[in-house]
Amino acid sequence: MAIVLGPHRYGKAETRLVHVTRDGDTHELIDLNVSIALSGDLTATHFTGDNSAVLPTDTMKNTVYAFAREHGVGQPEAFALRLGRHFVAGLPQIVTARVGIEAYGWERLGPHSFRRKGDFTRLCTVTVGADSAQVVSGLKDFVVLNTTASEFHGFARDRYTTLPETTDRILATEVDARWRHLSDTADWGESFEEAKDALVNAFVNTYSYSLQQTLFSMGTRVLESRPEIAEIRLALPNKHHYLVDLSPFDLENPGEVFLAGDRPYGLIEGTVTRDNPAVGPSADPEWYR
Ligand SMILES: O=c1[nH]c(=O)c2[nH]c(=O)[nH]c2[nH]1
Repeated sequence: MAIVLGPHRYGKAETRLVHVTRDGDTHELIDLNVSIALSGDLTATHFTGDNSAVLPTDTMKNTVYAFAREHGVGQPEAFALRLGRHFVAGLPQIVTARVGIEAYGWERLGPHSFRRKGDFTRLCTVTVGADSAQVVSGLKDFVVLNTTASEFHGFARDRYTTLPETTDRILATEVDARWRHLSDTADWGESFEEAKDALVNAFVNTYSYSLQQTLFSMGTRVLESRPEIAEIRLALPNKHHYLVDLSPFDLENPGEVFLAGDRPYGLIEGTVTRDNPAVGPSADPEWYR
């Protein structure tokens, strides 16, 4: 039986780039984590160690820093597209460049002073081919909670089911959302802010009978309000909050005192898409990772 090389790619992961714009006394700060993965005709190095087609990953790291200086950084999607196109255009052996960026927020404290924001991480993944580019934007680490307006009952049961039905519970999750754009041009900053607002709006305003229902509502709200977005994938861990039994202390607990569970947790995942063939399936089935 022959042994063959399966799918493969290589690149520099997690290049940390901090960029300061010094136009006058008020500085701007951008803080990114850039991961590059190239794929194409890379068999020789795997079979024989012939590295003639292998641009060093060290060079990729250098390119991130040099591009930041030569062209500035701007929106993460635009920076990722510039990098991806550079590698595909410049290296005949490379067919696809995938550039993933995590962007960390900093809140201004003064003209040259900032405080790191920890409420979410902005994401993008750009996949550049010879004459196409797919742009996925998103966010993760975004924790939201409703103290009421959440019920869970009427669920299927078997002999192992013990969960009590509830008509009032805390609903909390840590949103991981990735949305695929229809085109590789957009106002990336505005699109991100509006998509995030749509997610928040739906979470706040949906009276929920399941986290699954909330997921669909969040995805729907994004697609309804943002025509430039083709589809969205959401991963929503159910951050369970358990009402503490205070009866041993002769105390009632009318939904005031909770234990915040850590693990295990329910994990609700789903894609919300447009029922429109023109939108097409995702060119890269791995786009949400
Ligand atoms: O919103 C929920 N969906 C579930 O599928 C589920 N399962 C569970 O135990 N609690 C919940 N809550």
